[in-house]
Amino acid sequence: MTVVLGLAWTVVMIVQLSLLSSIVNAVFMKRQGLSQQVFPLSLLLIMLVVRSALTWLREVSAQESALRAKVALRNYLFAHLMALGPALRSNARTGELLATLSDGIERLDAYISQYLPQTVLSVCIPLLIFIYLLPIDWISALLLMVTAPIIVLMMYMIGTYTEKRTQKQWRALTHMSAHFLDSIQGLPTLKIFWHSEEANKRISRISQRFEHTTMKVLRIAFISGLVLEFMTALAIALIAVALGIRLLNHSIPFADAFLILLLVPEFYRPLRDLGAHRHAAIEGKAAAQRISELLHTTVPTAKTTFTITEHQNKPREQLTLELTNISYTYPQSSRPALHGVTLRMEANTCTALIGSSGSGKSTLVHLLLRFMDSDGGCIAINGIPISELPVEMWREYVALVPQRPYLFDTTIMDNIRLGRPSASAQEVMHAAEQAGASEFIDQLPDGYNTIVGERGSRLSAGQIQRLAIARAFLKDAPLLILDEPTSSLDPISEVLIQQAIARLMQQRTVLVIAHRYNTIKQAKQIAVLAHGELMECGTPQQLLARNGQYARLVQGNETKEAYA
Ligand SMILES: Nc1ncnc2c1ncn2[C@@H]1O[C@H](COP(=O)(O)OP(=O)(O)OP(=O)(O)O)[C@@H](O)[C@H]1O
Repeated sequence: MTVVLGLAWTVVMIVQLSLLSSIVNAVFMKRQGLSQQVFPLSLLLIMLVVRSALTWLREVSAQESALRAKVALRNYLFAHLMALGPALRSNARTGELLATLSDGIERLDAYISQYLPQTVLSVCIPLLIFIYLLPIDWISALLLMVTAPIIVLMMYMIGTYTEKRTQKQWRALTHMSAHFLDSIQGLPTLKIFWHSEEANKRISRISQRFEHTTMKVLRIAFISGLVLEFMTALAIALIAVALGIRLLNHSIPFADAFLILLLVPEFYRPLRDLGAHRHAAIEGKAAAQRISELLHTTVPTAKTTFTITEHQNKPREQLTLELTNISYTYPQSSRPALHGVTLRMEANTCTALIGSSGSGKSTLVHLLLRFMDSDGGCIAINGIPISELPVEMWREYVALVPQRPYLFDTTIMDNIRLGRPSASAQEVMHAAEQAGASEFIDQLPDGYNTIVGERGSRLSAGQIQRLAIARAFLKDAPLLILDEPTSSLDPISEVLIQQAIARLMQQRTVLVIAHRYNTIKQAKQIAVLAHGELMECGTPQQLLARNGQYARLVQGNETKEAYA
């Protein structure tokens, strides 16, 4: 649309300049009175109005299409990041992603709304003018065609040089954003360890690097603008001199020469505009490259062959979970995080998963949540491999209470409702009651409408935990995955949470990453992971009698502290 409007604008401009040259010729050369030029003058006026309207329409259309493209891209990119889940964390910093999602997509604006249509117009408009001029004066047309490629070649060379520097500038900007976010999030740690001064110095170093690369890019942009202006001025002067000589020799009529002089700057204008947009466009391209990299990161799951009719016995209430020979290696890793894990969890029983740090507990949970698919083996519920169920459908059957629940900066009501977005206020309140959270919520001045702050900063760790349990109550899923908090809570919170969890566990198949001895010994079975392998599995009594790793963990002094 922008290109079509641009071409229409060019046709109107050619008509307008032809009218102008014929009026000037009639009035000044043929000495005709203005009264004889009423019709061409009115036409000229109409063309002026039409040209202004087309300019306005072109701008609006370019902005609108850029806006639509940006909204679509932002939604698409966000959906892709959601699908990538934890797989993304290993190769991207949050601040960098934030810069790409906000600033990066904004930078695409100039690229989409200005540069892309301008590249088409900078070929079509000069070509139109050339075709129009050729029958009028082939010498000027030829001169235009010789000078234009030289200007294009210069632009290309400068552009290639600038592009590398702009890529560097974009990387410096995203690095700076990532560092700012990291420092702001770690502000209390920096303060406590008296490292805020060192952090200031680092930020200032990174800012200076960004300033340095930006100045370099701006310098090149300024010089390239200057060279382009000079080259086009030179080309126009060359054609003007050639016209002047021929006018003196009377080898070209004044009207034609005047029209050519008016049209020549218009011939070069699209190229100059292209040069002017090029700097912004290169910035947009640098951002586009990172966006494209993100979009090309393969989503590590979502292979689904399921259709509802295929599995009429799809899981409902009772879930028996069976892991057979599960293995998983992270893309950037050479060592498997899980290897040959086989585990059966009977319906409505609790399995405690234990193991030292790095043994593969979270990886197992991520596989169960289908943030990624296992490299080998099978996870099945009631005999159906979960890889055959649509991901979203499978997640309907799972509730998660993580070790550090994430609360969004919105009301308590909305945060709990995340468990089931369609739930009524009464259902949310009932879930909060079951989670032992209603008492503290009722004491807050705004009750369920209290805004919790970023990550729940206005609530205590115990209160956050209870809201996460309320979410799980509201979801009421048959499979519950629970990662016990390791940080110690005050005794009252501890008791309340233990009671709420005990209620939540009833009538569900539960997998708990357990850190407390109390939880472990109450589980129906215990699975011990070490270095990604399932070392032993059985009831607490069986494992104690076996006198293996679990028995050593319980009896050993270190572990008594850990599980106290
Ligand atoms: N995104 C990742 N990319 C590469 N390797 C990873 C990634 N996440 C985890 N790992 C590796 O996989 C192994 C298992 O990690 P996992 O997080 O599952 O252990 P964990 O038992 O949950 O540890 P913790 O109790 O400390 O949370 C570790 O060696 C870890 O370094």
